[in-house]
Amino acid sequence: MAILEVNGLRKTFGTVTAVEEISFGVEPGEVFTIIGPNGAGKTTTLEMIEGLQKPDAGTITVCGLDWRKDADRIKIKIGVQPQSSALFELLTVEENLGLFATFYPDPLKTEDVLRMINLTEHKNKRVKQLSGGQRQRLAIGLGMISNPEIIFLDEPTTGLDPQARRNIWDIILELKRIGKTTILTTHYMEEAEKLSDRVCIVDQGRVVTLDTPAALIDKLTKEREIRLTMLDGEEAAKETEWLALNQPAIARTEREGSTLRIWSVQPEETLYGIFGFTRERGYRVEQVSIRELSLEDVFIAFTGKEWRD
Ligand SMILES: Nc1ncnc2c1ncn2[C@@H]1O[C@H](COP(=O)(O)OP(=O)(O)OP(=O)(O)O)[C@@H](O)[C@H]1O
Repeated sequence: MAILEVNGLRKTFGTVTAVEEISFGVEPGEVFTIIGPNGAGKTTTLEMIEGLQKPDAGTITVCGLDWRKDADRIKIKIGVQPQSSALFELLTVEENLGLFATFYPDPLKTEDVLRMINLTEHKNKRVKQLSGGQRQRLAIGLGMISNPEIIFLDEPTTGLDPQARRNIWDIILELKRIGKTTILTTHYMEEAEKLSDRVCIVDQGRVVTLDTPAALIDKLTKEREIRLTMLDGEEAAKETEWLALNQPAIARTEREGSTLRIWSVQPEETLYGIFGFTRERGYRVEQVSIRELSLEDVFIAFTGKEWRD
């Protein structure tokens, strides 16, 4: 059974329709990522699920509960990473966690959260002495101190350097390992692809597609681009192109000098065929690569927009 179910959500602000029609279900233990262009309606959707905005239409069920009847019970089932501006600058890391813990009936132990967010050795530092990545880890810790079943992380890695981002990924993986459900938004594609069980692409207030990263890429096309550079020059590339064009799995080819690009729906088979041919002819291949498609290609195909990195 879904731990979170959203059906027909809609929200307008005056003449602006922020969310037109959004529906999805999230399974327990999933990392579920919502991505979309600027203004797609992600924040509004999250805020409605978190109980911060009231939908104009639609239903939200969190752990089988409805905001309109069970608000107090939902509040202890969900954890929201606060903006880092909500941290108490003059309190230490441990004191911030301890303070937030007093808001909830059955919080996690502060030392367990410190370990999960990898701040045990900095627990006595005041917030104002922390680096950007450490502050962000503390904010996530505050979101999980209530021991929620679902945790919402809204762009937790924005503005962080690659190492600090990876530290946050470790926390998300740890949350998954202990069975928590994470709802994530990010503007780093690589992050969405690496961490998510499923990705929901939202555009203009609607879900445009929703699946595992691998299935989204497969849905797009099974074609992969093979790039070959021949050491024996243009003639060798021309002959190889001619061979490729006669194979069934090839969609198209392009050649520039001694570099050949081949789009195949069976890239491995195509490579066997090509290498058989080049070996027979004694042609030497200088470089070969297969370009894997990424979530970024999916994003562009579904939204028609460039990623905003
Ligand atoms: N309180 C508000 N009053 C008026 N318009 C709003 C309000 N909140 C959001 N909007 C508008 O609704 C649309 C969706 O905004 P939302 O912030 O949900 O998108 P988003 O996908 O989170 O965008 P971003 O990636 O830029 O954060 C935008 O056009 C935005 O300007």
